Amino acid sequence: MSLLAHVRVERPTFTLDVRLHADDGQVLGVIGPNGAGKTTLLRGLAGLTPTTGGRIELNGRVLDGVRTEDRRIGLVFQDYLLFPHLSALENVAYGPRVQGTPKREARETAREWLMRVGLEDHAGRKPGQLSGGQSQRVALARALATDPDLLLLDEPLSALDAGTRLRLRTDLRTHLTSYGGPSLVITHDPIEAMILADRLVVLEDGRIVQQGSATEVTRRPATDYVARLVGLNLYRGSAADGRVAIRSGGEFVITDRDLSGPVHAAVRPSEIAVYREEPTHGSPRNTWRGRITGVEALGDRIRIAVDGEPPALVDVTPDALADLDLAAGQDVWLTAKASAITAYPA
Ligand SMILES: Nc1ncnc2c1ncn2[C@@H]1O[C@H](COP(=O)(O)OP(=O)(O)OP(=O)(O)O)[C@@H](O)[C@H]1O
Repeated sequence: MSLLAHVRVERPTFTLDVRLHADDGQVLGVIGPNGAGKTTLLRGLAGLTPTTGGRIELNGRVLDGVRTEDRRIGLVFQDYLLFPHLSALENVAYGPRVQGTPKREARETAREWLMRVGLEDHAGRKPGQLSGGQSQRVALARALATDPDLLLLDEPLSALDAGTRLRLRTDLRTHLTSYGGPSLVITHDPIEAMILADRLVVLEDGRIVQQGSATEVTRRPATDYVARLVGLNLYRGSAADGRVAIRSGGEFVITDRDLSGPVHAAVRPSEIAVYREEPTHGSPRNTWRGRITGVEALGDRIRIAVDGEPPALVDVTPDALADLDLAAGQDVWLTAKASAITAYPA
């Protein structure tokens, strides 16, 4: 059971031409710059935007020409699109009702889904009486209640404030994993994509420029855009007591003291500072030594590769490069704030 799609959408000024494959239980994270065609791809798959070529196959069924409501696809949009006049329960029951499920049974299914997303106490509330995070969970429950063969999510967390987004991100990952079918998630945030997705698909100008696991894409970015976006330092390790012991050597102090067990830790190259001398300051920082192995221009900044425990990519401005007189072979000190390290269960 899987999604096998070639989606083509031709517009006067833009052409999307994408081939995708996703197995059951697999989460694809679709990332790319503004206007790359991410939403067009999702809308094409859903039948909301007419495709002008290609072929979409879902579990062996050809979807081309099939109406959106008959595609067995669950949709979650950025702004949720809940019916304002219906309660949370009725919103979730709506899908099964449209599919012909009797009212009682549809409400039963809806209640079950609200329970799974932790909102059984909010069943009677209208969307206007729900927070952003609660609305997001209702929207997810509504999509899942139809037992879809494919789940499509367009920036599902982007309307939330930072704190809520952080909490819901892990929940969403759990729901996507237990859902069982293939899913596609559009996001602007590479860290979010890495947390939510098993495989990243990078779209640029209507085409896939790269796809692979987070580690593959991070290690060998195919374009400048990918390098900037996902040029993340990504480490595997084990967390306990507010620290991550990195598998390949080294340790990070992190802000999340409750995290424990196998984790990934991600740090943006721009969040690491480089010094020639050992820095001395009191704030909760991670400081470690390394040796520069490479210096590379990347658009308007310079990316430095440093070998150490752990190794790291560091972005500096051309001015900083000149001021510090940095070059391959030099020994340097690196620092990163605990808050700059995103650690999440592996
Ligand atoms: N309804 C439309 N009619 C004509 N052109 C459109 C329409 N919707 C989008 N486009 C164009 O198609 C291209 C792809 O847009 P799309 O919204 O799919 O990109 P995106 O990757 O989702 O961007 P963003 O990250 O900004 O949401 C853009 O050039 C956009 O201007």
